[in-house]
Amino acid sequence: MFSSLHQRLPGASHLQFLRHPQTLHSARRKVPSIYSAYSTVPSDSNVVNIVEVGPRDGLQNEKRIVPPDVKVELINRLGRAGMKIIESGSFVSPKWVPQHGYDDLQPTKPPSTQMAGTPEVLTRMEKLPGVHYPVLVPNLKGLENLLELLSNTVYNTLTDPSSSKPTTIPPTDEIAIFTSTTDAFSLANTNCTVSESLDRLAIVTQKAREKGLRVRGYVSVVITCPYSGKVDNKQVRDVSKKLLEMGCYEVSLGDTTGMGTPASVGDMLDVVMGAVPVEKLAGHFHDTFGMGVANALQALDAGVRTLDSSIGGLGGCPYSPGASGNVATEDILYAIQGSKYKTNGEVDLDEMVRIGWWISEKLGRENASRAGKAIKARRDRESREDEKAKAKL
Ligand SMILES: CC(C)(COP(=O)([O-])OP(=O)([O-])OC[C@H]1O[C@@H](n2cnc3c(N)ncnc32)[C@H](O)[C@@H]1OP(=O)([O-])[O-])[C@@H](O)C(=O)NCCC(=O)NCCSC(=O)C[C@@](C)(O)CC(=O)[O-]
Repeated sequence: MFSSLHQRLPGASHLQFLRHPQTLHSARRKVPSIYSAYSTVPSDSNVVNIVEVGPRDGLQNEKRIVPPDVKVELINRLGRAGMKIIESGSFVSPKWVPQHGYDDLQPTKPPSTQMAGTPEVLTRMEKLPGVHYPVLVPNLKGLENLLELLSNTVYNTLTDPSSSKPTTIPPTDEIAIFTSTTDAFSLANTNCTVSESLDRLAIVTQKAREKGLRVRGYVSVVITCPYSGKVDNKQVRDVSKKLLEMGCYEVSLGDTTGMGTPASVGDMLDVVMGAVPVEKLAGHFHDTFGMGVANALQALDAGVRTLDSSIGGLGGCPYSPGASGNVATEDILYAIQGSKYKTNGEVDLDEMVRIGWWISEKLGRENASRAGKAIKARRDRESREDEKAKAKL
């Protein structure tokens, strides 16, 4: 697949770009069924798990504070549209997710940070049966803050439509920890080297698991680091292996800068899969160079069955200057419809398109989903034609 793309672009010009941030079948609505979105999908299955990262990765880099009301509505709508795993926020240090120091709407208020409202969001959002709401946790302090919230939260009780017993659902049952392949990125993102971060995360993972939480691991900059250039695939392999050994159930491979191509992603996966079962891997592609969907398809072709994506293509890491958002969920859904793949549970693409437009408008940003734009344009055209037809009657 994509063999014609086996040509590499010179890294130096990419890095230049990244150092200058300025250059920068419709489905039925249904009640989600109780089932585990966490079951490992075998690589010979055609089922694809999609992890919606919009409310976390998507919003963490927004310049204006997104009010908890909007985040709650976003998460609720994504769940109702059929998303089974929705990353809902993070327990990182407020000092490290810069809010860029201003809020146009309330300039006199001291700067806050985008993810500071996560506890409020977790307690207020809908917890749908069969839907999981992981949160990002960087260290023990973040885990302790989450555990305190969990111990103080009166879980909402929803009734499983397929059972006569009420189901009590905690706000979350999973954390995501994160490290990277290079010391330069790790220092910028978490103030420690890769090896130091792995030592810290092993303790966080152990404690989280003792408390009954599942732990997912992220490895950032699996293709190119914005600070130290092309990444050695063996480093991706070794860090992924360590995350699994410490107890992560899955490792999500982050092309943080979005500079990967199907060729480089394929090469990287070949090396990582030499030491790590492909069932334990997920693909997390940013769309800076428009390669997100192609890279995701390449990962599926290699046997990966979990993809991270973000509604409306929202997102970006504060420590990856110049990189754009994640590949849009609508684009991934559009790409796999009619293919041999299907999503883990039905997702309402039309509704996802509406959500993508709604959140983009709320944030005052361009909708980055190509499928989202095209589907809306078609819908608008059709409704204009309907209006004209009605007017003629
Ligand atoms: C890891 C640290 C905390 C180290 O940061 P540090 O400064 O070394 O931490 P520290 O332990 O020295 O603490 C400094 C201060 O922060 C507080 N603090 C410390 N920890 C917490 C916490 N959890 N929650 C709340 N407060 C915290 C701590 O209490 C102290 O407060 P003070 O005494 O000065 O008042 C910091 O670097 C950090 O939070 N980094 C996260 C940055 C971030 O959110 N990046 C984006 C997410 S990663 C990403 O987007 C990539 C990914 C996952 O999507 C995949 C991909 O695309 O590549």
